[in-house]
Formats: sequence, C-alpha cells, structure tokens
Amino acid sequence: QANNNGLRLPPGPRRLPVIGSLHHLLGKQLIHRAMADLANRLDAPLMYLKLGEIPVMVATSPEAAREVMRTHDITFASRPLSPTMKTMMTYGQGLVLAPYGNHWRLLRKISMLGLLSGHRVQSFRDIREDEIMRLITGIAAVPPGVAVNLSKLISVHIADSTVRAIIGDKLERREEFLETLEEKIKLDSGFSLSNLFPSSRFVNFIWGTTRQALLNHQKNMELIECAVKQHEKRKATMVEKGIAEEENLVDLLLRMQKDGDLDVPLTMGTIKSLILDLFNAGSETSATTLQWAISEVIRNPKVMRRAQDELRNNLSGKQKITEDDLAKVKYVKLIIKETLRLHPPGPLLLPRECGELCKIMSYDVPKGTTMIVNAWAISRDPKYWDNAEEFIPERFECCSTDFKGGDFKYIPFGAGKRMCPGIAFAHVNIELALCSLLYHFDWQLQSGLAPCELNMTEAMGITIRRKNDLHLHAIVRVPFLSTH
Ligand code: HEM
Repeated sequence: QANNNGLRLPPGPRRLPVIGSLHHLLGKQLIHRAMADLANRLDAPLMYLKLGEIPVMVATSPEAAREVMRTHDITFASRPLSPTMKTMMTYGQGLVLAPYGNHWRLLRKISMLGLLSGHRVQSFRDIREDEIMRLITGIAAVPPGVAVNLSKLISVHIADSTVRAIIGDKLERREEFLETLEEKIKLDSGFSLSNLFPSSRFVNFIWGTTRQALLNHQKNMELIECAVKQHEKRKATMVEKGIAEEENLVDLLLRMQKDGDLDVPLTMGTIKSLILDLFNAGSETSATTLQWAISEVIRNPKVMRRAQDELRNNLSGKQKITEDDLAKVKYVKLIIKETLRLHPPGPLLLPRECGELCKIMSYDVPKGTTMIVNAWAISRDPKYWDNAEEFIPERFECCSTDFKGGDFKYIPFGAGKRMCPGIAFAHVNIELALCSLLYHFDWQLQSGLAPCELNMTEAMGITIRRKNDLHLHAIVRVPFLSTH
C-alpha cells in the first residue's frame, strides 16, 4: 500500500476510519498472538497497522528484526513514549525509557558498574545462595498434603535477591512493592485506549489509564524513597559498628551525585527512577521465566526426570547447591533456553521508535513510527524451528544458537544498543533457583491432575505471566542444610 505522501508502506489489514486497524486486535486474544495470526494471514514479515492514532509496524521474521535492530540500530534506538510511559518520567528519567543519548549512556554505564557486569554479578553470589536456601526452607516447611503457591514464593525470592543486590538489604515494604509492580505490568501493556488516542481528552477521561499510571508511579516513587532511606540508615549503623561492605549500586549513585562533574546531572528523581527500573525490569522477567520453566518441566515428565537424574547423580547427596556446582550440570541450561524460546517474558520486547525515514525490507518506515518486534512469534515459527510448539530442550544440545542478540530467530533479550543489560544477572539467578528446586524436591500437581492438564494460559501485560498461580505439592528428596 502507498500512502498519500507517496511512501511505500508494508502490507496491513483493512483499516476503518478513526480506529484504524484496532478491530483486528481488540477483544480477540492476547496481543502478541493476535499480531502473529495477522502477520501470518497476510504473509507479512513486516506489517503496517494504525492503532487508533498511532502508526505501528510489526516485524515478524528474523530478517525484519535484523534490519531493525542491527542494520538500523541507531535509527531505532529510542522508545516511543505513550501517555502512560510519560507519567513514568514525571519525577525523573530512568534507563528503560530514556531517549538514546548522553542520559541513557550514563545510566547504562552506572548500571553495569554497580550491578550488572560479570564481576558485579559474581559478587552477589552469597546473596543468591542465602536467598535460595530461604526459598527451599520455606517450601519444605509447608505441611505434607498442602500445596505450595510456587508462583508467589518465586516472586518473593526473586524480588528479595534482586533488591538485596541493589540496596544491600530486603525491602521493608516488599509486599506493597510487589502489588504495585503487578498493577504496573497491566497498565504498561501500551494498548489501552488512552495510549492509542493520546490527543483525546475524552478517551483519557473515560478510560483513565494515565491517571491510574500516575497514581501507580507516585506509589512506586514513595516506596523507592523509603528504600533509599532504609539503605542510608543501615549504612550508618554499619559505619557505627565498624563493618566494611562493598559499595552497592545505591552507594555508587549517591557518591557520583555528590562528586558531581558529570555531563548529565544525577538528580534524586533520576536516581530513584533508575533503581525502580532495575528492580522492575529485573524481578518480573526472571520470576516469570522461572515459573514458566517449572510449568514446562511439570508438563513434560521426561524432561523433569532427565534434569533430576543429572543433578542428583552429579551432586551425589550434597546438602546445598552452590554456584560452583552449576558448571557440572548442562541440561538445566537447555531447559532455560527452551523456556525463553516458548515463553519470552517480553513477547513484543520493548517497542522502538523510528528516528528518521528509512527502509526496512524495502518498505518505507516514516519517522515517528512505533516499531514492534514480535519475538514470541519468531521463536515459534515452524520455518525456523522443528516441532516449534513443543518443549524440547534437546534442540539446543548441538546447536550454537544463543540469546545474546546475534541470532535473530531467538531474541528473548532483544538485540542491538537497547538490548537487555541484565542477562548475566538474570541467568545465574534463574539457574541456581531451578537447579535447587529440581534437586531437592519432587513435584506433583494438585488433586490427581495429569501433567498435560496443567493450565498454561497466559495473562496479558507488558510481560506474559501465567494467568493462574502455580500450586504444587513438593516432596523433599534430597535433604538440605537449612541456615534459616
Ligand atoms: C529472563 C530475564 C530477562 C529478560 C527475558 C529480559 C528481557 C528484556 C528485553 C526484551 C528488553 C528490551 C530489549 C530491546 O529493546 O531490544 C530488556 C531491556 C532491559 N532489561 Fe531486561 N530482561 C531480563 C532480565 C533483566 C534483569 C535481571 C535486569 C536488571 C536487573 C534487566 C534490566 C533491563 C533494562 C534496564 C532494560 C532496558 C535497557 C535499555 O533500554 O537500554 N533485565 N530486557
């Protein structure tokens, strides 16, 4: 199709006045699935949609994704800012939404230095090992015959280990944090009418998402403020007692703020927004991945058996898995890869915005177009994956495909300049937790459900969580050494 500026736009479904292509998506199913069906029906690896007032293109093939995130990486290095997203910047700009430029560069560098580099991730090993023992102890404490809400325990575990790495301590108001995070995930999906008709005050008034997003963000900022105060109080006690601790991310940020002399000022609003971004981006994605991994393992008893045999044979009765042991197990790594293929927590990654007119797959992409990459559809495309819908960790056994952003048929962490900086942090957290859960316990579904009957329905938000919490019976198989 050509528009009236003479541009050659990619194919797209029929559009209606005012709502554009919205009727093809709304009320059908989850957005990533609906977009995949449309692209498939139109045979359009690059598809054009008008969602309300917003021009959107969707890349649904490795080739299109490569052109966006490699060939034209810089052109697509900023993100579109919906009204909901803008409210998240009310008190300062964090990292996830910052436009490509000096502010983004500085925050990304600080995040690597203080939290996400290989060296820093390694330094949080004691925290991870301590928190995993707390999780295992909590599960084992549930009386026999009572099912464990594993989803809930995993969310708490990941939140605690992430936040301890960031501020050095657990959050006093963790429950409130998890609740506001859950609400934020729903508000951030970007497809609410307030976001699709940003110029309409009427729609915004009726729909009210922006107002809810602002309230949610204010609550989050208040909680971060509390966390920073908690951190400072703890620091003062440590100094009083003469206990020296390694500088954590919050220490680093506050020191850099005090030293000044930066190209970009580090305001308290920026510092709090960065902490919030890292906490949100880090905890939700890892917890979701872990929950899907356990769900798939439960649904596939052969996979469970192979993983448990490998762990139990190699670790022969050890009472506690440490990170040194992870080198001895290979199969759990394949399970994590396969989980991220079938259940990338961000199915549409995070949207990018076209910074200047360019060509993708020989179509014109006008400046300001929102570009979505449907990573979920690409990693389930039977053109690139045998038995694409099945959970087969062995598919990664003899192939070099990995998630580091070099192979565009498998991009759960995105690619290019805005690729996720938290891969190392996430991976070791997920791996240690999954190994420990499978090593110490046997798992059974409630009330005689067969493995294949486990409900795998997804809930929509900016990430795809399980719709229902995972309730399972845990039977201790390898006793553990509890320190909690
Ligand atoms: C399984 C775990 C995770 C997955 C699947 C994941 C996935 C993603 C994806 C798809 C993006 C967008 C990439 C793009 O636009 O190309 C992203 C961005 C980001 N992730 Fe992750 N992530 C995970 C864990 C983490 C962790 C543990 C942290 C930090 C503690 C983190 C911090 C971030 C940040 C700060 C960004 C924004 C980067 C930027 O805009 O420059 N993520 N992540």
